[in-house]
Amino acid sequence: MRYKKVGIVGVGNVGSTIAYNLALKNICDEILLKDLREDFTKAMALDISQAASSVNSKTLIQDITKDEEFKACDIVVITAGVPRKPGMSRDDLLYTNAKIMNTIVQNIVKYNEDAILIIVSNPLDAMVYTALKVSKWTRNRVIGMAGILDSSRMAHFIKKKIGNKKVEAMVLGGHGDEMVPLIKETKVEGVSLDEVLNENEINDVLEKTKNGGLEIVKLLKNGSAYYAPAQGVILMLEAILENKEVILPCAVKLEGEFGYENVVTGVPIILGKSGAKKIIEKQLTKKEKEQFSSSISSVKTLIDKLEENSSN
Ligand SMILES: NC(=O)c1ccc[n+]([C@@H]2O[C@H](COP(=O)([O-])OP(=O)(O)OC[C@H]3O[C@@H](n4cnc5c(N)ncnc54)[C@H](O)[C@@H]3O)[C@@H](O)[C@H]2O)c1
Ligand SMILES: O=C(O)C[C@H](O)C(=O)O
Repeated sequence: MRYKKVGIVGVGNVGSTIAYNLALKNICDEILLKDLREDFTKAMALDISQAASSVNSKTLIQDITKDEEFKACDIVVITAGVPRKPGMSRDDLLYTNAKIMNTIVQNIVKYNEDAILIIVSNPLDAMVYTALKVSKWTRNRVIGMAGILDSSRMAHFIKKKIGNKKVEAMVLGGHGDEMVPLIKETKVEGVSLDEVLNENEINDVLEKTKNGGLEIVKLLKNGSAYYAPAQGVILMLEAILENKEVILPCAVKLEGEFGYENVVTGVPIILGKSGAKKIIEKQLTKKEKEQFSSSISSVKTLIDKLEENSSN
């Protein structure tokens, strides 16, 4: 079996939770951790290594300080950046996190031309766009995590209404206030959501899903969610490391799909060892098409701001 290495840049709440869960899964040989906070990262590497030992995981966890070390990584996850605080939207993080993303991606591509980048930092779709632009890599290898998180939130709020049944939810579009939950594609024990819940109940689920991140930000007061986001990344890492070719909603650049191009948004993709193998063009209803279009416009506004800022 080939030696498999995963890098994580940004070892805060989300990054360290990804590292911990990945180490316990025993599905890669090495995890490299890099953060500006060097002692903290060293502590994380030790603590997670000791947890991995308790389950006899083969995964080695190392803290690193030089980007050169990313040279043999199959995948690099980027969670570095600032999380929002109460009163802020994800979009308020645009310029701060774009600057961080820019530097990190430049430094990775200096030493590694072949990895897959999984982007987590917010505002997510604009950060994927930034990583694509800086790396100049093909879109199948620069993918954002958000749709899995939004879908898992939707599933959670449905379960709160119907109890513990099998729920498969599907949320597309940008990771912002205008995300696009697909009602017909969301199934409870294989049955469409609109056959299980009434309109009022569905509207309540949708509202709570859209505000799922904000609800946690308000409660935490000094950061944002990390267990569910980390789990979203774990599903992507498993799909790539084990070439699962599963369908997951992820943020990728559109090149004509759904009628849009040169914009990043959440769409169902087949995810495997080469990254995003294929985009699945779901049929959207008239209302969903309108919502998707408005979500795309919001992401385009952020991309335009970044382009304008970089030309000044
Ligand atoms: N896509 C999603 O669904 C999703 C979900 C949760 C969080 N997020 C985003 O992920 C990011 C991280 O969230 P968090 O809760 O882990 O925040 P955090 O503050 O706990 O961790 C961020 C880490 O990034 C590090 N960092 C900053 N600049 C760096 C650089 N140049 N190089 C290396 N490390 C650097 C910080 O030192 C810190 O340890 C935020 O932007 C947040 O909004 C996105
Ligand atoms: O809400 C946030 O700012 C973090 C993340 O995007 C989330 O949805 O939990």
